[in-house]
Amino acid sequence: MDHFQHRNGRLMAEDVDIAVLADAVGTPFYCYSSATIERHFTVFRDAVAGAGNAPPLVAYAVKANSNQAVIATLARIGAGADVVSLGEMKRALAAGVPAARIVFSGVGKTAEEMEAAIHAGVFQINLESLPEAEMLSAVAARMGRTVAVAFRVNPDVDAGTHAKISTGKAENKFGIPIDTALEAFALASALPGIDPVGVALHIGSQLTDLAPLEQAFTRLGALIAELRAAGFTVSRADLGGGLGVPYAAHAPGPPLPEAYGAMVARVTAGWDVRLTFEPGRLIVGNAGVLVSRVIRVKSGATTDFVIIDAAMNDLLRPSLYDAWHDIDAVEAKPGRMTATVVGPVCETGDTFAEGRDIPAVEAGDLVVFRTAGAYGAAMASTYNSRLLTPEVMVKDDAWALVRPRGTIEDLIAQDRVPDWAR
Ligand SMILES: Cc1ncc(COP(=O)(O)O)c(C=O)c1O
Repeated sequence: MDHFQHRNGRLMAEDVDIAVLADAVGTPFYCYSSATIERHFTVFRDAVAGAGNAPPLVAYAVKANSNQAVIATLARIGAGADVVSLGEMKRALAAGVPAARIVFSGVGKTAEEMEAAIHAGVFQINLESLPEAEMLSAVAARMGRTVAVAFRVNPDVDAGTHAKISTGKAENKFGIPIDTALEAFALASALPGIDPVGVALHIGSQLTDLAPLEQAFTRLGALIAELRAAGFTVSRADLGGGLGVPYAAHAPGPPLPEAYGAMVARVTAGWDVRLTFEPGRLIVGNAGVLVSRVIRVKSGATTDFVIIDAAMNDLLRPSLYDAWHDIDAVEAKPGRMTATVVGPVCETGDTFAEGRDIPAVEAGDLVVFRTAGAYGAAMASTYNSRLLTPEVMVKDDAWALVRPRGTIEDLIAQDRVPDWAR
């Protein structure tokens, strides 16, 4: 359930008319609903509340949507943050997430990032290799500090999602092979500055089936037992994120958070650990739409093209993963058409939908891509010297421009031209 619904033929974001926003802000732009963000966080937190030996840490994966207003909305209602770079950590702290609720993940943390995370006092750093454990130990010892760490294990489970966002197969770069975890704990326990307190995993994103998750969690449970039998203390387990969201209204959606929570409670019963979760897409996916205006409709030799003012630089998912986003008209009119919906960028890959049945539109009409709140603005670029997509957030009948459109002059001024290039 989201808060972008037609009322009297006009698409509303909560109580704000999207056509009015488009006139005020210009297109394209992202529009987020704070009510949807809060609802999804609350639903997820409630769904997993009973699992583990203490209230779980729900650490929002900032990568999904790193706008300060989004993070602050979540921080205000108790969310933690899962961050994968110094930039994301600074964003989370600036938005009001306490360091004690921040998990620092990522396969390529630098010494600078480690030092900053330790300095901030994060809840946990998730390690993904033995060399990384050694580097963190050296950094922490030099600072005279000890930091809690979890080893992210690679359980070699096929998450059944798109290959580019599948992270739990043995051949993927993520985590340590699960059968080397005992060795990793032994090494980490002997090193100064790091305190191995737990295990972690994350097998992929946009998962539409609970079975691979259950299989991975079951392997993690066996590992916890094995580690304890070898004399190690395991007090935490981080189950990652990955639960999918519905992208197409006409197709059955992925399992709901309630089903996920019930599975987690069943599989983790008896683990006697505090759990962490790192949901990203689930929290913000359906909380955002990308609003765009039709520039013109053009008849090609084999298909009609609807050329809109949003492009692959604004929403990369269709180009990168052949991802589906439902397309809707902002002002409902009668009639439908079959069209290929494209942006102005000079690549054939700048295609949002091929031969899609969409509401009939003409030049000047507004369209939205639904379920664009996650990995939309966060993956935007200035390719073709297009400006970064502005972002708007609504709350009831109020709205705010939470990231203004820059200017091309600012973009030009960021570059430096040495004398010898003139
Ligand atoms: C380590 C880690 N945690 C959490 C997430 C968030 O995933 P999702 O947005 O699928 O919930 C990701 C991205 O897939 C990730 O790499």
